[in-house]
Amino acid sequence: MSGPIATAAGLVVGRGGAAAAGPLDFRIAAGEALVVTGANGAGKSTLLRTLAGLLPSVAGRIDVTGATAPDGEPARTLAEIAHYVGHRNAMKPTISVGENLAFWRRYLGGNRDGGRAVADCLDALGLPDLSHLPQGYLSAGQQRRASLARLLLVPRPVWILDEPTSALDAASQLKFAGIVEAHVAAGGLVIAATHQPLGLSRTLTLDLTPSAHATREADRAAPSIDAAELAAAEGWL
Ligand SMILES: Nc1ncnc2c1ncn2[C@@H]1O[C@H](COP(=O)(O)OP(=O)(O)OP(=O)(O)O)[C@@H](O)[C@H]1O
Repeated sequence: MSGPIATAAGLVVGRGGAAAAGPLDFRIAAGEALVVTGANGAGKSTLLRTLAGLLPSVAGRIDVTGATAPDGEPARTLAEIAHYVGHRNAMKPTISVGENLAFWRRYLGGNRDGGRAVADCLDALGLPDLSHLPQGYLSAGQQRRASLARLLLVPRPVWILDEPTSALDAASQLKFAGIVEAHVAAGGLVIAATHQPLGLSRTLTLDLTPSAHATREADRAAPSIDAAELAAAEGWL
C-alpha cells in the first residue's frame, strides 16, 4: 500500500454528544504533518482523541485508505495504525521505565512486528539508559521523553500527539522535531496539537479557534487541505 490517507468530512467532535469543534473537512496523507492549533478549550484534545478512536464523533466521518492494519487487512480506522500520546504520559510512576516500555511494546504488538531496543529508543530521545529507574523518579521533561520513546519502540505509520513537547527543554524540543521530521520524511503521517511551534519545516495547520480563518497552509509547497467550515461551528463553541 502507498501509505495512509485520512479524510475528515463534516467531522464534528465533542463530549457527551455536545459539539466542541467542527464541522471539519481536511485531508492528510503519508509524508505530511498536520498541526492543530487553537485557544484553550477550542477542542484540540477532543479532535485528537476522536481521531485516535477514544471518543465517538458527534457527526461526520473519518475515512482511512492506503494502509494495512496489523492483522494484514486494509486499515479502516486511524486507531488501528496509530500511536496516540495524550496530555498524560500513560506511564505508571511506580514501575521502571523499562517495564513501562515493555508493556507498551506488548500492547502495541511489538513482539510480532519487531522494533527497536528500549535503550536505543531512550537514547534517541536524549535520555541515557535509565530504564531501571522508576518512572516517577524522572524529572517532568524526562518522563515526557520516556513516554515519547514508545513512538520508536514499535513502528506505526500514524502519530497522534497532544502537546508532545510540554515540559521539554529547548534542546529536547529540537531533538524531537528531528524525530518527527524523520518519521514524516519516511512516509509517516503526524497529527499534533500544540500551543508552541514544533519546529517542523513543513506543516499544514488546522486552527480550531472559532474566529480563525478556517484552515490555512503554513507552507505553500505542501499539499493543500480543504478549508474547514469553522464559521458554521461558532454557535456551538
Ligand atoms: N470529559 C469531558 N466532559 C465534558 N466536557 C469536556 C470534557 N473534556 C473536555 N471537555 C470540554 O470540551 C471542550 C474542548 O476541550 P479540549 O480539551 O478538547 O480543548 P483543547 O483545545 O485541547 O484545550 P487546551 O488548549 O486547554 O488543552 C472544552 O470546553 C472542555 O471543557
